[in-house]
Amino acid sequence: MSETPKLTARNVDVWYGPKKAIDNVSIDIDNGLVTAFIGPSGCGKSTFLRSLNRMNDTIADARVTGEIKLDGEDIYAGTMDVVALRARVGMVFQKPNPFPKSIFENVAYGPRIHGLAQGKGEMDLIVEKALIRAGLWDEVKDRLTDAGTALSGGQQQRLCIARAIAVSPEVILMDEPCSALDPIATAKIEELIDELKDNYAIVIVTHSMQQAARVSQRTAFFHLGSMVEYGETSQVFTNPREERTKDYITGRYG
Ligand SMILES: Nc1ncnc2c1ncn2[C@@H]1O[C@H](COP(=O)(O)OP(=O)(O)OP(=O)(O)O)[C@@H](O)[C@H]1O
Repeated sequence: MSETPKLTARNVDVWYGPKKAIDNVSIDIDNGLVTAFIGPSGCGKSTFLRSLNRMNDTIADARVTGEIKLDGEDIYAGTMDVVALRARVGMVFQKPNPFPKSIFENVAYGPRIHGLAQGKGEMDLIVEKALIRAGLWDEVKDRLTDAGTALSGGQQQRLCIARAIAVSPEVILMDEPCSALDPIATAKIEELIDELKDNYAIVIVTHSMQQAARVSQRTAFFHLGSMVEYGETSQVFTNPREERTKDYITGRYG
């Protein structure tokens, strides 16, 4: 929709063995805003999200065709370094999944394997900055050596966001990041998404239309593997162009 989208997908199909889960999806995803993927269960939101940083590569019989570019570069090219790609296009999952390590080490792990810090001082700064950005620093600064898994669910999810941020990503993919959280923890993550959006392109899969309306500026509606409609969130929710979008928004199915 803008002149220089961060990510572009063209005619993307995703297959699981003989089953086509995504059918001919084309979309531009812009920097500096939140794009929500909505649609009924099984419509392919997560599958398409995972194709944006080649997470589907980890599923044995998954196959992606079509073209996906990050800053104009084909992410499925043979020359693409997938580890580097996943640092540039980070991911936060449905269930908070901290490593069985300390809070500090959860955040330091990525910068260490990517060689982003010269020494301890620099690593300390990277960890502190990521935890501040993820809105977790004040709660954990005096217990950085405690296990990440000892935090509450909401704190664990913010730790996972800090972990993604620590390697300076350009895009953050979030797959139902609040589905395991209570309303207070959810509100905190939504606030955080709003603060982070200025610096990243954020894509969020959500089951909650209210959440999509609250946090996103663009919304893509998926149904049976196709992207039925994509536009400004306010337009999609108040004046959908497609009948199928309208039916979903008004709760006729899903
Ligand atoms: N690893 C897999 N192997 C085979 N089929 C899969 C796999 N993952 C997903 N599918 C199928 O692909 C289709 C799309 O699933 P996907 O999880 O992407 O949908 P979704 O919209 O994210 O659903 P939900 O909202 O329930 O998470 C479904 O029919 C699902 O059964």
